[in-house]
Amino acid sequence: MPITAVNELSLPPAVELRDITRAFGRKPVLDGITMQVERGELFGLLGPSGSGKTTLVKLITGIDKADGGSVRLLGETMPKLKMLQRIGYMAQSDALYNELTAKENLQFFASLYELSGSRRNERIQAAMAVVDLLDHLNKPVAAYSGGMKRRLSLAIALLHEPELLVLDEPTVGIDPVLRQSIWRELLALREKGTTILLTTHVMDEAEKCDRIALIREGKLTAIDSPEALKAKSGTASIEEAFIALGGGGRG
Ligand SMILES: Nc1ncnc2c1ncn2[C@@H]1O[C@H](COP(=O)(O)OP(=O)(O)OP(=O)(O)O)[C@@H](O)[C@H]1O
Repeated sequence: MPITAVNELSLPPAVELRDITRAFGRKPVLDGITMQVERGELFGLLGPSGSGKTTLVKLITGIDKADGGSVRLLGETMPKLKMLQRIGYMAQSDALYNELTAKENLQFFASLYELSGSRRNERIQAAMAVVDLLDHLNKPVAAYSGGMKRRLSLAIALLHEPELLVLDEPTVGIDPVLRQSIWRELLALREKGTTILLTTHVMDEAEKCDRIALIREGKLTAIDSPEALKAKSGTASIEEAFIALGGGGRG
């Protein structure tokens, strides 16, 4: 397991959340979230629609600010602009320039990440190969389908080979064949030491994670490896474990 090897180097954890709270108006959306993601982990955040996953991911990446508590990434207190270069973030709604081509979008993000010259071109080719969009590099994004936009957003998150990838529902709207190949790539990145935090509704994706946090109504109900969660709840599947451990209905 990569966690042990990396812990030996005693690097600070990839993600440290302490008592995070967030409310919109009077409605508490996150309520006392404390958790840690170790370096090199593939970590899944699993919860029903509206449970607070996207809100938490936005706080982690510094897009939004918590009302209370602290977020530290790779040892740095967030939000911090310079962390942009060390994190790859794929939001649930695509942040793309529709009037530009995919290549121009990638070039724009490459400049934010301070990638230039031959390395920039190499990375654009490599990231677009992962999401199988090389043939569509010079197409305007306006002509992309919804699934293609998701794939381009993932390519942008991978572009600068970040230490930490934060992916909000990365495979929604992506066909099963490509989903499998994206998962192969995520597992390969994990093997290389990249830390990956993703949100998902898909139970078989949750099974592939080293650890999963179950979230319901803004609270963590359980956090452990898929095997341990099943053992703890005496269930045969993550879906059943999720329900048994207070996760409610559909994940
Ligand atoms: N900017 C906002 N203003 C008001 N309410 C918000 C805002 N952002 C999120 N919420 C509310 O916070 C709750 C959690 O939303 P969030 O998007 O974090 O859930 P989620 O678990 O990511 O759901 P899904 O899986 O459907 O994306 C929801 O009730 C949502 O309506």
